[in-house]
Amino acid sequence: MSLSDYFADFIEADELTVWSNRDALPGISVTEHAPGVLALMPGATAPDAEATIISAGIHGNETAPIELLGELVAALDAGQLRVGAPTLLMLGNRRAIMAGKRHVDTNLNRLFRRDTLLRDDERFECQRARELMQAVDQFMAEVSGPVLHLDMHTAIRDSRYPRFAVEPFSDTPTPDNLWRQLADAGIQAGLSQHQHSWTFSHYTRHYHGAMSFTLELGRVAPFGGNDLEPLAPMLDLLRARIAGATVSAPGSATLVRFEVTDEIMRESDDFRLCFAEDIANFTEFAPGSRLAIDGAHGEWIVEGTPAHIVFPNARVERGARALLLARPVTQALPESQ
Ligand SMILES: O=C(O)CCC(=O)N[C@@H](CCC(=O)O)C(=O)O
Ligand SMILES: [Zn+2]
Repeated sequence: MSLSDYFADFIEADELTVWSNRDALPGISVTEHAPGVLALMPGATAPDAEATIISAGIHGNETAPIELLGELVAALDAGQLRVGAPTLLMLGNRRAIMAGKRHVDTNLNRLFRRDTLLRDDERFECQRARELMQAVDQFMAEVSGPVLHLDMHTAIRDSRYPRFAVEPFSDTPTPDNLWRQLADAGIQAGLSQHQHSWTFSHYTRHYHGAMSFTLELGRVAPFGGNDLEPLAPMLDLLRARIAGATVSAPGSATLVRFEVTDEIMRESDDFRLCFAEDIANFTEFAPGSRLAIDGAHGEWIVEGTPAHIVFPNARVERGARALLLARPVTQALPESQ
């Protein structure tokens, strides 16, 4: 069976297919670490090769990243792309992808934590989060050196920056060089989280010290409805990482940096956002603007400096994040001598 058939079956077939073809790619060991998760381990790695985790479909209706992963495995099957670095290819939420929905029982991308909180929870996404965490743990035990995790998503709404990276909260900042590589790959903005968020990219960064990002690659669309053209530079980056090729010195592209300042949670059933449904991510609101009203909390008003809103969603579960507030990162002025 080819890699393409395996991943197609994972999201289309009634029964799960178990991977059994260790020799699918010449000279590469291909192992299933969980359903929908294949580790590609080259016998010999290029001198500067670094491992990469590429995940898609953590939210079932975000199809462009799944199509990108499809492009990669088709190129691998055809011998047009050779594996030169350890690579973990992951498809996330099988049932939600089949249903064309963000999730089935609950949001998978809030469940990547090791404490006991969700250990016995039998909801579909809780079980899947445990499988994905174990698969990552196994991969990380097999590789050495720096690891990059790109968890690919698409956003519910338009954005002033259609392609942006979310940097999980961490004490170790992302090196400038990596931000520049993302800019070269077409990422237009970077948003740094201000606290732990238990997303998949946070898991690999927090527990494994990987350089990890949630990538928002445009807007949600059904299979076949995505314009992959603006994602060509991202596909080039993914191909280079898999090949173990040295990613060329960053060019002149830059991205705009934002940091999260606040998070608005839905505290009660009586919750609403006070702006248009279709407003774009990163839209700016002046101090004094009313952003949300919650039956339990009351009003949220912008205070101090303007706030840029990201990921507004009034329909999240009670206790979940309904909105992020961000501000541009201002460069520190050089100290006067
Ligand atoms: O467009 C939206 O409102 C959600 C898009 C999405 O799924 N975003 C991720 C971001 C994860 C992070 O904060 O790193 C999510 O909400 O899980
Ligand atoms: Zn998503």
